[in-house]
Amino acid sequence: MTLRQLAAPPTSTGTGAVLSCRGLRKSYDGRLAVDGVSFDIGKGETYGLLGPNGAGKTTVISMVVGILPPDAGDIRVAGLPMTLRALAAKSRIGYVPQEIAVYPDLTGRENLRLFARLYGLRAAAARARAEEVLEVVGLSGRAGDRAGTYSGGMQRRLNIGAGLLHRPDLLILDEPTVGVDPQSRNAILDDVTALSGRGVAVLYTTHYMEEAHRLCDRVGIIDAGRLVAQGTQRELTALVGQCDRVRLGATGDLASAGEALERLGSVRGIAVGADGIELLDTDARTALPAILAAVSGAGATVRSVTLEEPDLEAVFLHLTGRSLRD
Ligand SMILES: Nc1ncnc2c1ncn2[C@@H]1O[C@H](COP(=O)(O)OP(=O)(O)OP(=O)(O)O)[C@@H](O)[C@H]1O
Repeated sequence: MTLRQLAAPPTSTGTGAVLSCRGLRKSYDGRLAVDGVSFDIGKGETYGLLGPNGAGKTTVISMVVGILPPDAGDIRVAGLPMTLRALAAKSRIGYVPQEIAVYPDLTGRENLRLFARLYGLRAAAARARAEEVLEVVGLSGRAGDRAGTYSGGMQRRLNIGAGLLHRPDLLILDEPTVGVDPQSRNAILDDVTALSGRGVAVLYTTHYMEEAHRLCDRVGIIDAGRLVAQGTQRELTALVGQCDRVRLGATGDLASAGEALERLGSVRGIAVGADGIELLDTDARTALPAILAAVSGAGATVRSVTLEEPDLEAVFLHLTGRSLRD
């Protein structure tokens, strides 16, 4: 499959998709933040929007959940058109924003009961549903404690629980692990996997390649407002083609070393970091002596060399010429 095929808008009409987005476009003060984004998510499918800070992920989500009107494009949730007043479409979505939104003075249980009542459940149903959701997000043991005493990760899980109370078809999580401890992060990723196993469609944004790798059936790579490619991870890594991925642990003048490497004919992408350089090369084994000579000739010292299989990070580097972590 070619890059053009992968990056082109999906050809299906979105029939049967839980979420269908076509040609989304949005500018802020004349600056284009989202530029022609199209994708579908099916039942039980986890779709990751992977891109660096400022790529446009939150803007896409704000349009999908109906709090920001697109300048152009069409959004359907379970076939229902999304607009600012589309209550039926919105009722199918569970949205977990980047900012934690729980009441710190209420217990976890009280928070969920309150949100369930706000979703329109009767008191008895709200109580029962709160207990089910506490179980799903693994907070039953702390349900009687004030949310303000929870760790950041537990508050985030409570927030995810609040998004599940009305049994949505589509769960949208905007960078849910930012600022979360590793244990809670793992628990959140497990929660998402379990929910998708129950048939919930998930839209997950992240700038962490490992999360997209672990969770997502399909990934859309977003950069500067454009979906530069989308597909399964296998389809995306195939875009890197026959390139080898080389990590050089190095010290010294890495910027000059990067410039020297760019001049080598076999190098296809390069990212200079604080403690080394990552590059894609059409034939690293043959080119390695030239690579090492270019780096040391530019005043840097190579401490380690690793050859690895291309991953989503390498795909981003290949498509944009930059590192996801820039
Ligand atoms: N309300 C706003 N007014 C003006 N510009 C905005 C606004 N919101 C976002 N932007 C700009 O639009 C672009 C996309 O931002 P967006 O928040 O959607 O990206 P993101 O991928 O979610 O990044 P982050 O992970 O940092 O939130 C950025 O250049 C950002 O500065």
